[in-house]
Amino acid sequence: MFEGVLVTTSSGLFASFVGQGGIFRSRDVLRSTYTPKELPHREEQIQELASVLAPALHGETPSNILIYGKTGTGKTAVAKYVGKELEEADAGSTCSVIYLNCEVVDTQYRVLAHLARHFDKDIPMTGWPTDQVYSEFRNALDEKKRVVVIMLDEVDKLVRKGDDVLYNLSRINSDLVQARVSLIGISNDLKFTEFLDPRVKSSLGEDEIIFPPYNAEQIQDILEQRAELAFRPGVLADDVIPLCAAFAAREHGDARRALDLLRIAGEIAERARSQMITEEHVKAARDKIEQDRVEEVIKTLPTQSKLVLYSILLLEEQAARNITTSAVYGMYKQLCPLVEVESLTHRRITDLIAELDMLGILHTVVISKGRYGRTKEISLSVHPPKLKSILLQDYRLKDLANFSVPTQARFGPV
Ligand SMILES: Nc1ncnc2c1ncn2[C@@H]1O[C@H](COP(=O)(O)OP(=O)(O)OP(=O)(O)O)[C@@H](O)[C@H]1O
Repeated sequence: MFEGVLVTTSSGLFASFVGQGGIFRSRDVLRSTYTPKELPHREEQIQELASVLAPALHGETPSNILIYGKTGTGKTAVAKYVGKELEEADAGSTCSVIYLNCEVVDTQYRVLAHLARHFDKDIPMTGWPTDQVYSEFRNALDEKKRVVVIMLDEVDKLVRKGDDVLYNLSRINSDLVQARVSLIGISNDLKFTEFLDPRVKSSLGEDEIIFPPYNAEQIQDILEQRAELAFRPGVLADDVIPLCAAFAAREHGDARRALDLLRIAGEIAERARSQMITEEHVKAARDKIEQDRVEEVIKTLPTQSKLVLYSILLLEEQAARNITTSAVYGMYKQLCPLVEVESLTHRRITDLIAELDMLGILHTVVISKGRYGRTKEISLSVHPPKLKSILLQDYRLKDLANFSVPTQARFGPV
């Protein structure tokens, strides 16, 4: 009896999903973890990187390189592709390529431990003196004659925590007898070298490769190549790929954004049980991505800005007619003591409102009141219940959940 119930429930729950799957052949092909076999419109950068690394095949040390370009311009994909080709071309097994993402492996200790582990050294996650980890790595590396290319993706993340590790790695060759190291730094922050020690800067930037943003046509080619593998034949309406490409090119030529748009449009179409992906699904995907971005921005706002937003939210909940900066300030002043936060001046709150406007979280319109001057009317750009739940996730604001506005304030000047 019990078993019977279980079986019916689970098959019932998933029954509607079983028939699905008419859209995708493989959705993973559209994720950024997938490495494509070909990289259209990056032939020049691939050639450039290959020619810098080629000396490694003869046991010589390639120059260090910095690769720059905005997000989604194919830097990681190209670096991994060229690294793989290099290892495959290396008949004498004298080169190896180690890829590290410095957003994940983000301290000197972790970087060195990760590198040492690559040579089968057993280094604990923490606890050793950094010097000792460095020596283990250097000794393991120098056991034989070889060239090791270390790719440091998002290298700017390391610099923010001090550039000791970059300094040590950039001068490691003078510490080695047999092996040689060459570094590839990858970054979407064009300015990060300004913060580097000048010695590290000149060593790391011996060579530079710039990745320009893709234009709409180039993104279209990239999407077409991926769509062929990702979707079943005939499920894409004609205007879907051009529209995804146009949206992504308008941002800054970000191929990742374009692939995300296409994948999410596919998922929306699938959930709606549509047989095809249409322009409407792409627009809905764009809105969803934008909504997710805004949510992420709200979560990371400082408490003061969150209080300003909460004040506007409460005013909207009371159906206040014109929400002005003064009304927001009045509400904000009431909220500050409840969460034990010092209140800022009216002027600062005006600035915070302008910042939130720029981030697209709220919208302000300047209204002329004739001889009474001008005033700013504020409205939220985010669905209020959603905004409320995001704001209340912040433990500092959770006491506001039970706060209701005193009656006299409701009819005060707005
Ligand atoms: N020329 C290309 N051909 C095919 N796919 C590409 C191309 N360029 C980028 N992509 C794809 O776009 C996505 C983002 O690329 P990649 O991760 O290489 O960007 P990035 O420049 O390293 O970005 P970030 O700076 O944000 O790390 C990946 O899924 C990648 O496969």
